[in-house]
Amino acid sequence: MEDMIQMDRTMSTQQDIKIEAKGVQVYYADNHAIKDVDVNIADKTVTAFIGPSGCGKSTFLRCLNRMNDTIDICRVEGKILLDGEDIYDPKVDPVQLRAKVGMVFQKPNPFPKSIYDNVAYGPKIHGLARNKADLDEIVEQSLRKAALWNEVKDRLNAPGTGMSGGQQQRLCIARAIATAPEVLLMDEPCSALDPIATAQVEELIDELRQSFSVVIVTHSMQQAARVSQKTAFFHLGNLVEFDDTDKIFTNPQDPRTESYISGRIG
Ligand SMILES: Nc1ncnc2c1ncn2[C@@H]1O[C@H](COP(=O)(O)OP(=O)(O)OP(=O)(O)O)[C@@H](O)[C@H]1O
Repeated sequence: MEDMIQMDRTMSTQQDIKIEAKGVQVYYADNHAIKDVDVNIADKTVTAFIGPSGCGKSTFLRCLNRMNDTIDICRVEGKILLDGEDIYDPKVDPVQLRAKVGMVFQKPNPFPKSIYDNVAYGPKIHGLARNKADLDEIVEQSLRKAALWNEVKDRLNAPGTGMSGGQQQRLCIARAIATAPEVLLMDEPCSALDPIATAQVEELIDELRQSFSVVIVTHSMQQAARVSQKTAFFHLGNLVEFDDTDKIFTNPQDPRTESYISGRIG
């Protein structure tokens, strides 16, 4: 009986893992930026990456959808599996991968196109809509999920760049959602936003985790505590501690984590 319970636990844990990283090393030329990182990112969960400036949070995040491929001097070693498949396998097309593992950046970066076209672009290039009605539906649903539909439904042809910073960031989230991703990576998505827009995006992150696995890099420990269920603390390229967010903030096991969360380093 005990064995069956144990097996059941193991199976459900395995099913919940969306991304498995094993022995990941990242170098920028001679700079060893990520040192032998192992981590499992759960599905339908918000995972926060925290740590002092330069510790490698963004670098590791960018490994998860091969954004580092775009940096010439960057070399990634080790294994990163998405649903058990190696995303660095030569057979994997990074453009297809980035539709599955979407990304939202620090500074809102809408295309210089209409609100509609910003969201429709991804589904069009990935052939996700059979006709205009399909595309309209994807655009509407993505804007709804990004909590932006009511604000923009009467001006879908207006330029995306003409909106407030918070609206532009939600538009970028809608654009990322539109390709039906399974994982959403967010690199300090609120750092250019005011407190009201930040609260809206944080609320949205909580809703998005019903559908996706969300990984967020944040400088704000309060934000990590508010939005995430799991937290990874990085320091000098090492993943020092990874645990339930509550535990990291109330009872960290490593003295470096303790120093960081109490404001002594960073
Ligand atoms: N494009 C790049 N080219 C060369 N080195 C880089 C590049 N991006 C990051 N690095 C280096 O990699 C290390 C980790 O940087 P990274 O930006 O990942 O840290 P971070 O924890 O996200 O920092 P921050 O909180 O300041 O954004 C640093 O030493 C940094 O200088």
